[in-house]
Amino acid sequence: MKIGFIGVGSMAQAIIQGLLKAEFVPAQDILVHSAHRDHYEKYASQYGLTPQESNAAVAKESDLVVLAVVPAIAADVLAEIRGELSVKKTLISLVSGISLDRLEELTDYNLPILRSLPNINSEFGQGMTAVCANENLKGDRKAQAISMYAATGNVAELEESQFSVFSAISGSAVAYVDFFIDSLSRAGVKYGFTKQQATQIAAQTTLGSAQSLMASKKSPAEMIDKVSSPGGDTIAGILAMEEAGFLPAVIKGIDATIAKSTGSN
Ligand SMILES: NC(=O)C1=CN([C@@H]2O[C@H](COP(=O)(O)OP(=O)(O)OC[C@H]3O[C@@H](n4cnc5c(N)ncnc54)[C@H](OP(=O)(O)O)[C@@H]3O)[C@@H](O)[C@H]2O)C=CC1
Ligand SMILES: O=C(O)[C@@H]1CCC=N1
Repeated sequence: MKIGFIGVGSMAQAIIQGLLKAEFVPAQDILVHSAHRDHYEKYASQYGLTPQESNAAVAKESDLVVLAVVPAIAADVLAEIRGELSVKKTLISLVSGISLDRLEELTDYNLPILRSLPNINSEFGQGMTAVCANENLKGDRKAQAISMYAATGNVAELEESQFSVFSAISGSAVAYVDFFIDSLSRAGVKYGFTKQQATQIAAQTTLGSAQSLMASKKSPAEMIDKVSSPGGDTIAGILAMEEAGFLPAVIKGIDATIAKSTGSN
């Protein structure tokens, strides 16, 4: 099976690296093209991938055609590759905010299409990807397309109507969690840790907390209660964070993310 990537930016690279680590397909069966020849050729040669001269060539030579460009240019790129897409190929879009209806409108109504929303944790097999197939993608073909993402982490099949919220609390939230880790780390620096030490401590704590939460099957609130000793330090910190507007700040950030991805701001 050949997997072609149109665009080799942050998200495509994370998936490609995840696929290579999982040995999902041989490196040469991953085809790439992007805007800048020096970029995609260098990247392909670094990892043994197969560069292609054009977006249309990627579409022509691939079984799975992954559209990994920013939303603003997706329509132009689909116009370029439209002639090479057929019912024998699966188009996988990971472009935020572009619906299956719109993808069908920009291509052909009989094409098998998987709309997806991954996150960059795919690079280390820890991805969280939402997928939704159109009516033309079924059975083994659908399983094949989803298996690409399953090789790089968890997959959830969702209604399209859930995508913008999913994107905010997963795709974008990778950055928000890192923002939190960086905030903890800066607090450590304030009190004398080096940035490197503090970041290591904060990142390991975040990782451990997520793993413990999932392993225990408890709610986050229950975990907070376990850490908060009666009359202790943690509850004092939680209350101060709440006073400073921690929860409303997070919800406001998610609201803004959803508004941007749905074009409602
Ligand atoms: N970053 C993330 O965490 C996530 C991103 N996404 C989605 O992924 C998509 C890409 O985002 P991201 O990877 O962050 O963006 P980047 O800017 O990192 O990558 C965009 C890629 O598109 C390429 N490109 C630009 N113009 C063309 C063209 N005409 N033909 C072919 N390739 C072209 C660029 O080429 P070159 O490198 O040569 O300049 C680059 O490789 C977006 O639609 C976004 O919504 C979805 C979930 C998470
Ligand atoms: O910032 C963005 O637009 C993309 C979508 C989800 C994560 N990154």
